[in-house]
Amino acid sequence: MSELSGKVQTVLGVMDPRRLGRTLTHEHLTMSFAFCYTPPPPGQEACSEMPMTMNNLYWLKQNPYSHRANLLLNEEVEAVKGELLHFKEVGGGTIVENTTTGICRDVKALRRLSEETGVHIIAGAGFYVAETHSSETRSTSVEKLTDILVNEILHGADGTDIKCGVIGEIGCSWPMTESEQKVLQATAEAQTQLGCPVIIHPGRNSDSPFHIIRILQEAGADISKTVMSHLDRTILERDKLLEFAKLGSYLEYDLFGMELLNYAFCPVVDMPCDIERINWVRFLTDEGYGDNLLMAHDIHTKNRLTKYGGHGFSHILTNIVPKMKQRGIPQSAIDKILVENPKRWLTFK
Ligand SMILES: CCC(=O)NCCS(=O)(=O)O
Repeated sequence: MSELSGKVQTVLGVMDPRRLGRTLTHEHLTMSFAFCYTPPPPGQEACSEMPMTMNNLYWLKQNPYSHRANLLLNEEVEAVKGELLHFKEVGGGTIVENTTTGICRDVKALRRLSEETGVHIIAGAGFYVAETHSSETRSTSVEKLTDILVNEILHGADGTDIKCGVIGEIGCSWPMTESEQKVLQATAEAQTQLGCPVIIHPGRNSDSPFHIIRILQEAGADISKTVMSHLDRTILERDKLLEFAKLGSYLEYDLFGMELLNYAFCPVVDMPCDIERINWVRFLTDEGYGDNLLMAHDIHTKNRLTKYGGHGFSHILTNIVPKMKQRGIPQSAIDKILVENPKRWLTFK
């Protein structure tokens, strides 16, 4: 049992889990997604450099990864601060900040944001997808990777004394790389030592979440303290989703607010709209998985901030929750998703 047992760990220190309140379990407050730049559709090349003005907002919404400046959320810390103050005003309590090594984690900015807004922020330990792994990370042993993860939780991340409170989002591609597999094995080992929460970014294939859970299980992980993110773009068949749900992880619908005609990273996938996400949440609730569900926006580009005409960090509380109620999802089920399940997940064993 670790010294953190029964507690949660925010960027300001150890805390009683009852103070978390309504929690978004998968967000980014400052990060860079520059490595994911995707050229615009043919004939629209000039759009990738255009200013982010009113006339261009719809194009940005449809092509978020084809505009270089849009990928630099780390340039908007002041705008994010305003959003967090609003999130608190509308009843928000905590944000789990999933930025890991490889996409410009900035734990000092997270601590400042928490101090200045009163929103509890929990930082993520570990590594994003292999494309962002350094050559050093790729050649590091599972044992050494485990030490890095444990150190980020017990002592602090990126040379600071600011400690992470979850492992993840741990990035996995499809097919998975050797380096990603080692990070997953290290995640399982660190989780065994610390009893900490884990959150995973699966590859863009419906077999990826199953493959990840198998690797984690074989390495001794506690699947009941593990979140599978981005199910909205990953498993789009009911039977397969139920098969996955049986494995016992948390099931996260975390792309609320993202409505796209063309999903550039995986064009065969039709990205669901928010109403469809609500229907998936309702389906899983009706099937008995209400204790496993989590919801978030996974904001990772500028255009999703209200400063750029986006939905912002308060979208779920302000717009989605009322719609869920209108569609017959009871308040008790919503409280589980936004309060009880995050609290159980984030509390160290
Ligand atoms: C770093 C943010 C992130 O990974 N978001 C997920 C995007 S997607 O894979 O669902 O397109």
